[in-house]
Amino acid sequence: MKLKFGNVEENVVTREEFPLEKAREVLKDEVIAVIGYGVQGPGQALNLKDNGFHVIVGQRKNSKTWDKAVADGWVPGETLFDIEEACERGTIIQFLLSDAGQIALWPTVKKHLTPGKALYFSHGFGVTYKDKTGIIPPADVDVILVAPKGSGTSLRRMFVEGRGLNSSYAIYQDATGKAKDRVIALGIGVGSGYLFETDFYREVTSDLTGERGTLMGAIQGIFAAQYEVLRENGHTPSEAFNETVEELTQSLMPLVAENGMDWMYANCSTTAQRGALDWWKPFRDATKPVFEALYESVKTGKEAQKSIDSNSKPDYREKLEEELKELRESEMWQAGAVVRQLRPENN
Ligand SMILES: NC(=O)C1=CN([C@@H]2O[C@H](COP(=O)(O)OP(=O)(O)OC[C@H]3O[C@@H](n4cnc5c(N)ncnc54)[C@H](O)[C@@H]3O)[C@@H](O)[C@H]2O)C=CC1
Ligand SMILES: CC(=O)[C@](C)(O)C(=O)O
Ligand SMILES: [Mg+2]
Ligand SMILES: [Mg+2]
Repeated sequence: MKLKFGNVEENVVTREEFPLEKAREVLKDEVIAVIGYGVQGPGQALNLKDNGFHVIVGQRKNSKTWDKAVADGWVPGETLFDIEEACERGTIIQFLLSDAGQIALWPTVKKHLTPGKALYFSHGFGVTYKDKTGIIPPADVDVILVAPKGSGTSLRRMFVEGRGLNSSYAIYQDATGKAKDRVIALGIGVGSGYLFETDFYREVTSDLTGERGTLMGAIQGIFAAQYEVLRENGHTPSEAFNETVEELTQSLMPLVAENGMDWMYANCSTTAQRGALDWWKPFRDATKPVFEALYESVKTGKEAQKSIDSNSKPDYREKLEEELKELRESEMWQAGAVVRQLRPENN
């Protein structure tokens, strides 16, 4: 249906207009092969299975993620196969290896993309940057995308709670005339709250920006900046962490999620409201040049290349873990670990 967001009309799909029963009917003859069992793989595969779809998982044998799949109830030789066999059996191949991992496995997947099958992504990365990834799908298959706007871990947790994460959807190629029905049915099947329309280019450029920006990169940056200023001015780690992170995640962000920023402000003191209304524009003005540089780096493909170069190295996980360890061991997040333990629900 069409909905107005501000003054812009967009196409969205809700569970009311495309109920689960309809999704099951659309996909009743499909075998959905989820390739990759990292973060999105488990969330999407388990939600699809619980929603009654015919799902199999393809993963490297003798790997931690193969063991994780077995622990989650996937049965070797029945619903769990090596990547090649899962691709052969699947009529819809959900390519949920890491974006760098997709490059190495593309020749294997491509071999089994026979006419009429569907190739499904949760990120527009592989196809948009095909000159870097080599991922050029054959013309006689559907190429579709459902990108959950959140972690696969949250996708699963919210599904189990009866909620849903929103997802974007896109059609890159409709070889069968069924691509729209397939992509919407899969979007509902993996547990999306509602689906909004995009295309592969807009999905990947917005997603690469968001994860480097307010969702992950920029938020760590402003947390660190404020924490350091408070500590340099004599505030204790506990006070600095509470004033920078804990109050935001525990009290204020839930209010924003519930009813918007103005409502969160209105539920704070008038002293805080005055201050926040005076200061948000200077922060916007100071950071907008950084966001413009970020988007330029995304748009020119530099961010994609950096990701491919680093995450294709054999020791990419160890390198990422080293940097995550540095974050975890910083004073701010060490203070956070203690504060979390002090939460009433953890005592
Ligand atoms: N992490 C998330 O929650 C989200 C991920 N996405 C997209 O979903 C897709 C999957 O993402 P994640 O689950 O985070 O992937 P991931 O980084 O967890 O990797 C998934 C699996 O790929 C395997 N893998 C990596 N390199 C490989 C290689 N060279 N050969 C064989 N297997 C390899 C890993 O062992 C892992 O089991 C990506 O396109 C990602 O951009 C989209 C939305 C959110
Ligand atoms: C969780 C999500 O949406 C991200 C940040 O885009 C990702 O994990 O790639
Ligand atoms: Mg994302
Ligand atoms: Mg992403």
